[in-house]
Amino acid sequence: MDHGTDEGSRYDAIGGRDGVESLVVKFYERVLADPLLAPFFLDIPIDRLRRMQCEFFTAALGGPGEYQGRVVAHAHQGLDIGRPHFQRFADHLFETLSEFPLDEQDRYDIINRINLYSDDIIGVGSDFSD
Ligand code: HEM
Repeated sequence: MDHGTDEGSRYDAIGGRDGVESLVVKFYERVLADPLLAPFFLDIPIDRLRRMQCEFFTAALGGPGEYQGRVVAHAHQGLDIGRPHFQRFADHLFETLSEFPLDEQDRYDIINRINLYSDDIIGVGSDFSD
């Protein structure tokens, strides 16, 4: 039996609480340095966002505690996020995950999980189809 790919071990592999915090910090450094994405975050208190993202990723990776933030669809409502923004965001996440001791399968699993939210995040205003 393979114990290496369940979600709790993914949380451990990333380095537990410290690992998730460092993932989120590094990830937002990339996102905020990207001219395509930075404008979305101009008026957003980043400390709070980082905190919510830590909770969210901890839960998504099988770590302890619960995500206490808003429903993801509500948090992104009206932001007019298009498919290219979402794709770029996921690319930055994938790149950031590459800095952690996860195997490639883990990285793809995490990205697949994040992609499940695409319909909740990509706004109705965008009609990119691919
Ligand atoms: C699957 C991908 C994504 C996930 C899982 C995600 C998750 C989250 C979470 C958990 C929050 C905090 C909610 C809260 O404050 O209660 C949040 C807020 C936010 N997200 Fe995302 N997000 C994603 C993609 C994006 C993208 C692509 C953009 C923009 C290009 C974006 C922009 C924002 C902004 C601006 C906020 C703050 C909204 C506010 O406080 O009013 N997100 N996101």
